[in-house]
Amino acid sequence: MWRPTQKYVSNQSASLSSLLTAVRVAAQHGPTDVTVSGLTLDSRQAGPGVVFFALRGTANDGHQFIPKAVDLGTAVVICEELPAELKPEVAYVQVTDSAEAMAYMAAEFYGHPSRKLQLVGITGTNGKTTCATMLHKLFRELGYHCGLLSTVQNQIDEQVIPATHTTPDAIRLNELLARMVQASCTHVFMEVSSHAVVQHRVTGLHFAGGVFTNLSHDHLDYHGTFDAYLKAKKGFFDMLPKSAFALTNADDKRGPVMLQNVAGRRESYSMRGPATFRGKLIENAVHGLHLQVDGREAQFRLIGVFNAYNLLAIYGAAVLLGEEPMEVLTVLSGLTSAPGRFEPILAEKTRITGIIDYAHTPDALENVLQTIAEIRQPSQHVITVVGCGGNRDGAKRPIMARLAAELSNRAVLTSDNPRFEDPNEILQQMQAGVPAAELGKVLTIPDRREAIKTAVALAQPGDIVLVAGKGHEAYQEIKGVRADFDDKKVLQEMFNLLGK
Ligand SMILES: CC(=O)N[C@H]1[C@@H](OP(=O)(O)OP(=O)(O)OC[C@H]2O[C@@H](n3ccc(=O)[nH]c3=O)[C@H](O)[C@@H]2O)O[C@H](CO)[C@@H](O)[C@@H]1O[C@H](C)C(=O)N[C@@H](C)C(=O)N[C@H](CCC(=O)O)C(=O)O
Ligand SMILES: Nc1ncnc2c1ncn2[C@@H]1O[C@H](COP(=O)(O)OP(=O)(O)OP(=O)(O)O)[C@@H](O)[C@H]1O
Ligand SMILES: N[C@H](CCC[C@H](N)C(=O)O)C(=O)O
Ligand SMILES: [Mg+2]
Repeated sequence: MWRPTQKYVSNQSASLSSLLTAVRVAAQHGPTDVTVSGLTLDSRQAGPGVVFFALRGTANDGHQFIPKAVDLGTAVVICEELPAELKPEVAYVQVTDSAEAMAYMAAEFYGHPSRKLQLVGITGTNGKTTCATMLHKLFRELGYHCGLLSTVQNQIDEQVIPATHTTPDAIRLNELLARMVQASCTHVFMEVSSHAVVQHRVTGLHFAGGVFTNLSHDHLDYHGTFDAYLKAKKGFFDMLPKSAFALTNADDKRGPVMLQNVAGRRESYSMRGPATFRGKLIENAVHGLHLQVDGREAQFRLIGVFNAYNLLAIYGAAVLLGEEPMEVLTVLSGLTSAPGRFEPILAEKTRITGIIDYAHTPDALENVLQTIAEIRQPSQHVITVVGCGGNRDGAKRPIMARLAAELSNRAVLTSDNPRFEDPNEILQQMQAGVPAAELGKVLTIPDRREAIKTAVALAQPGDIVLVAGKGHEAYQEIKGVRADFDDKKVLQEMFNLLGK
């Protein structure tokens, strides 16, 4: 029996015809006078009053589940291809793209919450969570009610709502935005992943601004080519309205491309040349960054030149939203980063520094290791623990292993969410990237707990142990099952166990 879940059912209802106003309908069969009380993309959540969207996915074609949804009493089916058997009591609406139709209908169903908010989207390979989370913290400190949609978690002010994706699907997304409107939020900061753009998760939303961080190698398993990946990111900037700001990183090779032919106001940030918002590095030290931002000097708690870019993007977005620059800098200088992003843990007895970081792309790993190289003392050795995700872009694997070996004194290659792949095969692909001259530095230990233990055992007093790739994640996903696993807790446990 179908039971309403808080997930997809709102307490409001709407007529099917009103929901279809923004949708190009190719054909429609069955009743037209239908009252809709919920939306779903999963046949298992279909039921009376609910619209079922048949989406073509990567593993399944949602069209095959139409009979299942109808059996559960679904009122409306939105599909690209009509099923052979049409039930007279069900409304079937044929569209060219079910995902696109779902986005427009979800926005309509929830009353276009994005139009009632200052919604800012952040896209790019790395730095989205950092920027979105810190913008949320900044605007809270500035006294606003605001929302956050991020990889780590969603938030309405301080209330935490668990996140399953970096960018939720269009139904969940509009539902969350509607809840934010209800909670009197004025601003919402969200990550816009490339998957989200391609899958129309953000279609139909009204943005007050868009921010681009950077583009480097990731997700080529999904997008196929780097060009397609770039196009996905650019697709977000292309949907920004004239009233929105389009803020890009002028120092990234793809930064200027993002602004080509956009309707939004073109703005940029740079550490190197002319831009709307200019930064200059004064010092990158173990206690934080010292920067000059638009001619004003400020000290920040974040570490690493890559974070100087994140800080400039955050500062720029806040100023473009109308905040006073001096106040923004004052508050920003006191803020910490998102959980699991360059998060230090100190072993008390031996002064070994543990660093938990979410670097899961070659660019991120290189940046983090270079940052460590810049701030460490010559006597401090660096031991890196890293793995690569299963059922994700395999081309990253040899590159990340090479970087770990070349930029550390020792590297321990291990597992990071093998998912449905064989962990040993992932590790072999990683090992293949390690240059012969570096092989002596590298150990391979599939069990992540053992890998962290070994790294801690190898560390001498004062050394640095970087545990990369999982950051805030509190699980290890193996064959569809997520077992508890938290790098931060395991590292602390090993410091204690080994008397460090
Ligand atoms: C590759 C990808 O994006 N996959 C997403 C996609 O799943 P899929 O294409 O595999 O779906 P499918 O299993 O083929 O099913 C097709 C359709 O049939 C439906 N179905 C399926 C079974 C059933 O019994 N009944 C039914 O109706 C499904 O709900 C779906 O609508 O659609 C699903 C429903 O929205 C998503 O949950 C799923 O995210 C998966 C879990 C995922 O891991 N996505 C990752 C790669 C992702 O999206 N990552 C980005 C961030 C990346 C970054 O941060 O850089 C993100 O935004 O999170
Ligand atoms: N601006 C940046 N440039 C390069 N690397 C960065 C930048 N900001 C963060 N990183 C690195 O990338 C890692 C992930 O950062 P963050 O979580 O902010 O990115 P994200 O874009 O949200 O990632 P995801 O795609 O998983 O959502 C960090 O732990 C750090 O190693
Ligand atoms: N948003 C990224 C996170 C990767 C994190 C890493 N720990 C992994 O599992 O590969 C993804 O879904 O590809
Ligand atoms: Mg993220």
